[in-house]
Amino acid sequence: MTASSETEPTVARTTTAPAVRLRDATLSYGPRVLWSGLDLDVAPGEFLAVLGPNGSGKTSLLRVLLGLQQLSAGTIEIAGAPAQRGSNRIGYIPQQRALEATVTVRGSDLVGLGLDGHHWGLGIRSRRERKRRVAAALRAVEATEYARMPLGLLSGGEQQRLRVAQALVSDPSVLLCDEPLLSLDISHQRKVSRLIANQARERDAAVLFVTHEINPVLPLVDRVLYLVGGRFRIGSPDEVMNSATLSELYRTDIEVARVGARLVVAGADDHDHHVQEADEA
Ligand SMILES: Nc1ncnc2c1ncn2[C@@H]1O[C@H](COP(=O)(O)OP(=O)(O)OP(=O)(O)O)[C@@H](O)[C@H]1O
Repeated sequence: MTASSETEPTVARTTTAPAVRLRDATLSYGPRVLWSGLDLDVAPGEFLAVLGPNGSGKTSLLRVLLGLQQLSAGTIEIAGAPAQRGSNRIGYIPQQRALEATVTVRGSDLVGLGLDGHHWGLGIRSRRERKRRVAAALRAVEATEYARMPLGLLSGGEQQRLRVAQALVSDPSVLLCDEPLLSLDISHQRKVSRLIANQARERDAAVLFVTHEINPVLPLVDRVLYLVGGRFRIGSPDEVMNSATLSELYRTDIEVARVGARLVVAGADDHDHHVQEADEA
């Protein structure tokens, strides 16, 4: 499988150095090439949606950015430096996993872990600042009320809001989100989407947002990276989310229509999930 030869190195939105830069990047597992020849710059303040069917390598891309997975070829830089594990510049909302009911860690402690690795010092002022930041992050996701409860007793959506708070508490300059809206009700989908977008718009973070459902975030998206079967396209939502481009990527007929502010995509079995909850934007 090969990457699309039509994909150009992408141009950063501003003249600032990119927050994330991949050059001629390839990721393979044994003989299986997930993607290759990937050139991507994500600028500070940019919101990039990463789309594609199951197994196309979206989560693997985030793992490369987190320094958890080595590229098979090519280079990667985060703010001009190689990707490395445990970077406190990066906030990460992992794909949701249900926690055992026996997990006794409290929500506020989970959010506080997002500050580990930051040099606060040991004094009382540092402890106060840490507490203040955790409290603010908990308020932002409306989790204050249940922050002292054991995680295992919380609902999936409540746990997810705490993961979002943990990713945001350190004010990251790169925010990696792996299907962060899963299991959130519509009202919290909107609030969490807005918090993530604010981290880009107001704090100049580069956001990479993996999702199967673009409609809830469509108004927030600057560009789309669409991965299918080793091929990919990068561009504005209009450039990528159209019948010609998706038909070429999927190598079968795909129809994309705009219905009001929503995108409706039809034609590939594995594709229909992109339009679920289409009225939630
Ligand atoms: N360490 C590994 N060794 C071998 N294969 C792997 C490894 N990690 C992931 N894979 C495979 O690579 C493929 C891409 O996985 P990845 O989780 O990146 O896909 P995805 O696009 O995020 O999928 P989904 O939409 O289902 O979450 C999968 O088929 C997966 O089984």
